[in-house]
Amino acid sequence: MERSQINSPISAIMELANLVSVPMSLNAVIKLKVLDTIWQDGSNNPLSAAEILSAVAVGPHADAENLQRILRLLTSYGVFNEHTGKYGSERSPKTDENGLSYAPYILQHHQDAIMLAWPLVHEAVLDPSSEPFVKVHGELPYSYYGKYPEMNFLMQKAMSGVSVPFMKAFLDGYDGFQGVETLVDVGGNSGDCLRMIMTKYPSIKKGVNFDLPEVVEKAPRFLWILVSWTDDECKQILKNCFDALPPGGKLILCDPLLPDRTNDSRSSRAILEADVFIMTMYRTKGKHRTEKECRKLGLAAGFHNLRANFNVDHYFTVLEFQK
Ligand SMILES: C[S@@+](CC[C@H](N)C(=O)[O-])C[C@H]1O[C@@H](n2cnc3c(N)ncnc32)[C@H](O)[C@@H]1O
Repeated sequence: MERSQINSPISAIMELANLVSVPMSLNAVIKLKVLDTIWQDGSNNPLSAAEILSAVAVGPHADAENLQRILRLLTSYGVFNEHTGKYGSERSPKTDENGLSYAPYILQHHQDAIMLAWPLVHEAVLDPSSEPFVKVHGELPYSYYGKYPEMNFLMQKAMSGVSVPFMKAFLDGYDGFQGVETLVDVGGNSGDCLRMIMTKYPSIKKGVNFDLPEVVEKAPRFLWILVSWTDDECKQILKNCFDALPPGGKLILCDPLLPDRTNDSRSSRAILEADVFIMTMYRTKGKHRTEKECRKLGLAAGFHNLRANFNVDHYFTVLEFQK
């Protein structure tokens, strides 16, 4: 076996020590429009680093060797595949016909305002009374984004890029909106999910996108939301929903749920990573929860009936509470 293929404990720790290179390289290829270039004809067309650079016309000083270093790293994570010096990718940069993609989510999570809070993760342990993001910026992310139109816009693009493909898959297999006449999307952001649901279910006569004023204002005209709030705040949100619902009304919660036991699968890691992100940026005591913990919060708000648990993809789980 080649030395480079040996997974020793030392290489494992060295991998972790430099892991930050991976998301930052992903960020770089998005900024350099590498995937869009490989897919410019609508299909996967592998190119060398030099060909990519000449196609994106980045100027005379761009360095193909350095781009290749980045592409090699991401190839080792399966983002690209390499054959005789050309890099391709099976992943189209766009996830739907309207040009949505996961790229804004990646850019959103690595913008300067977010990156500045990362060195303070340990302070969320030492003093959870203030979020690392708040220590750096003096306020929580949602009010901070609200002041900067470009951040607000990126947040909306990021949410739509992740939520729309999920919602498409969800609506294919879920019929819980049948007969619903009024639907409130709490934290509905761009309104894309609400629009998709209402398009599929014309019986819904009234749809309300309940979000912050600066978000709704920019929305082009469910709930992936509990993660950003503490247990007490979640109880209050759920209680408000419970009080607003008529008997028999439903609360449909779409959240990434923590596995009961820690494991090293990609889906578990994705959720555990996002959990630390929430702790650092949104709320030190906001968190991803297990199904049991969500059930408990629902019970505390008065929902005695957890009707179903739908596993639509490996990231989001849908819990349906009924009043
Ligand atoms: C993680 S995003 C979920 C977006 C959307 N549900 C989706 O799946 O695309 C959380 C949303 O909660 C909204 N939000 C934050 N604080 C809020 C508040 N106090 N009242 C209403 N919405 C709020 C944010 O603006 C954001 O759009």
